[in-house]
Amino acid sequence: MASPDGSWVDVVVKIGGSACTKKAQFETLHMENLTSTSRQLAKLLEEGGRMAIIHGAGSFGHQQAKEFGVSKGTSEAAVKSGSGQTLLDPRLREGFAKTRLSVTTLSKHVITALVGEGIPAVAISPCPFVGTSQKKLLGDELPAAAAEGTRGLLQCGLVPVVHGDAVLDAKQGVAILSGDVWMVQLCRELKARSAVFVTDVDGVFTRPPSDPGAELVRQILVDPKTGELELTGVSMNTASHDVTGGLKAKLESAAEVLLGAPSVQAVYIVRAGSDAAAQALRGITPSEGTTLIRRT
Ligand SMILES: Nc1ncnc2c1ncn2[C@@H]1O[C@H](COP(=O)(O)OP(=O)(O)OP(=O)(O)O)[C@@H](O)[C@H]1O
Ligand SMILES: C=C(C)CCOP(=O)(O)O
Repeated sequence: MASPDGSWVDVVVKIGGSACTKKAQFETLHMENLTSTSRQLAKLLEEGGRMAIIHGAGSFGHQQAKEFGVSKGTSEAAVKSGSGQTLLDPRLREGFAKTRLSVTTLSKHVITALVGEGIPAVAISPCPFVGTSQKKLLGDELPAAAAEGTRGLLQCGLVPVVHGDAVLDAKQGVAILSGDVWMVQLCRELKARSAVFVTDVDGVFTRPPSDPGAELVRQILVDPKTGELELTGVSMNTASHDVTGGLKAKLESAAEVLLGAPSVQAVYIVRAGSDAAAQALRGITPSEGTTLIRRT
């Protein structure tokens, strides 16, 4: 049930693909991170914390999407051909099916870990009910049924768990919808108080964390009018098989959360299973980690 201020959850958490999988090893789970995160979430639930969960794809789905061009889709002309029908070419159909098989396989593993720790986790698959146009959500928001369905689960005391997915796209036939986009939507629809991105590193660093001399950035200010991020002195890289833009796209989503979801006080980026993650999940500024807030 929503609280008197209309809030459905305290926190929306994205378990990043970098946390729940070993990103460099094809379709390999990171069991330690998955278990420690599931335990932290179970404890939070026991304390009465209300949450919605999202997970990324990591080494599940990104490779297939890249190999078969699922993120790029097909040309507009091809979408319109075939007497108004969107007939994808056989290779794109194969790629779409393989990408979905991979992300839904990961979803099953994530749900298994959460349920194993006592969380009544229920998977929500965006495809085929949530579509895009040129990779952007149609109308820039979730279809009413998706938002209502998510609230319906929460109303029953269940914990919704959405995953990044391959979806149908009005302009390019097919596309990839990142879990990061759901972060923005769920924070707004559920009037969350905080948003937490759980990754395999402590937060945002001044340069890729494996580079010598990389330093943790404790706070990033976001312009509340434009969403512009204060990122002077920060450089980042993205894995070659990542089809959803890596850390840069995540930071843009975090800024959109602060722009589009006024209920959210702060967005946190923390390491899976850390004390910092436990703090961030409770809306406490983590001792280690990156906090994004609106510039006043
Ligand atoms: N300057 C930086 N600071 C922090 N991380 C960085 C930086 N540059 C690159 N990275 C990499 O970004 C990764 C986190 O971004 P990524 O998009 O992989 O997150 P994710 O949400 O966990 O993944 P997915 O999109 O699969 O869900 C880290 O694993 C890290 O290696
Ligand atoms: C099918 C895919 C690759 C989904 C990607 O979702 P993300 O890892 O949250 O960006």
